[in-house]
Amino acid sequence: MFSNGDYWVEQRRFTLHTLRNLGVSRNIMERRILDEFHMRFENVKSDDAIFINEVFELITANIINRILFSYGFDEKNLDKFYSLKKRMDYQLDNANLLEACVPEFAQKFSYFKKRSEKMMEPFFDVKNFLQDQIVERMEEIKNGTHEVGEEPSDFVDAYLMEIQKMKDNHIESSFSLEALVMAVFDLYFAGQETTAATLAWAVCYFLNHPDVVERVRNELRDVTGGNRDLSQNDKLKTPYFNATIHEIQRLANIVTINLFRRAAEDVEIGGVTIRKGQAVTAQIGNILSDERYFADPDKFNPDRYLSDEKLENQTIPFGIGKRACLGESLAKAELYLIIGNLVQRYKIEAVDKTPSENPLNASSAARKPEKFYIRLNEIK
Ligand code: HEM
Repeated sequence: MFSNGDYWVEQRRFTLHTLRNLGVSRNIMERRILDEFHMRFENVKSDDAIFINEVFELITANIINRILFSYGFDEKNLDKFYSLKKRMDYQLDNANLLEACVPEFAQKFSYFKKRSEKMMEPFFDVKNFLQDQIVERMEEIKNGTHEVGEEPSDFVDAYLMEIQKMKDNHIESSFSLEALVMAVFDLYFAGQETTAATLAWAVCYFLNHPDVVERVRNELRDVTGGNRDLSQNDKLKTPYFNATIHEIQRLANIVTINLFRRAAEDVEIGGVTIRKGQAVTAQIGNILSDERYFADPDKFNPDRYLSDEKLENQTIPFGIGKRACLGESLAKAELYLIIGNLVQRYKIEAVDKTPSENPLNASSAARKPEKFYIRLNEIK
């Protein structure tokens, strides 16, 4: 996420290629997402109060962790997962534009130094947790308790094979143990909260707009007959649901501060000169709420996409271009399958009160909804 140049090119190419080989954007991943969905909701009773933010966090963490390490979190290691999650939340909730705008000379001031050290602590906790697992995997390979076949079963195996291949062929490359830890960190960190927060926003908007839920449910049940899972193969037959997902992502606008880039050369954009080496970012949030394209931008209105086909291309929650989100196809599959199957299968009710459509903390790095509980009633 924070690398540049040749290192970034080589690492990004390898990661995209490996995710594709591991089944992202194919049926294998759809099955995994649906298994995870069923595991969390199958045994839910109609009077259970479900802490939905936490359930989505666990689902998305398990999906990405299975891609990385071939295992999901269960009773044995849930405590570890939640304690790390709390640390990551601290970082996401407290990091804001201030971190990026402190000039170099001021970074030495005690206030900013302490603030930055505290902000970085969770990063090292998560990094150490992932590194320990990679070291454990290497020991297992060495002592024969873990076998790497010709087809690697997860990202870590694929990466370790690449390191070995480069070594055997005396090729100089950016593949190393340290780079593996960072690649795993990026996928683990970027792949969880983003999708979990979007899923929670989806349920929040649904509770505030029952008319939309009803229309989505009718469309989906017409397609599936209400007796099978919704599949990504159904996408062409679900225009209103597709529009609803665009609207959820547009209004949720979860990446408030896009990742910063360094200008490779002097350039003039819109009359402003950006010098080589300067940091630049595009505020996706401003684009997603631009009144010139989205009339009444604060209103949740999926119909806007049905009346104007161009709007879909204007909606860029994953960024755009060479550095666009690397997990876009995985995230889109998760949103379509989890939201769609939840709505077509269950009536959703808020426990106590309907959650607010305003974010928990408007200035934090990830724009999240408040925490809330729901009840699910299976539609027979
Ligand atoms: C709804 C879910 C998601 C949203 C809204 C989202 C959004 C974004 C955005 C806006 C960026 C920055 C793009 C830019 O700089 O132009 C980004 C980068 C990235 N995302 Fe996502 N993301 C999501 C899910 C995921 C998932 C599931 C993964 C992991 C599989 C992931 C991995 C990454 C990585 C590794 C980068 C850095 C790419 C690079 O620097 O080359 N994201 N994401």
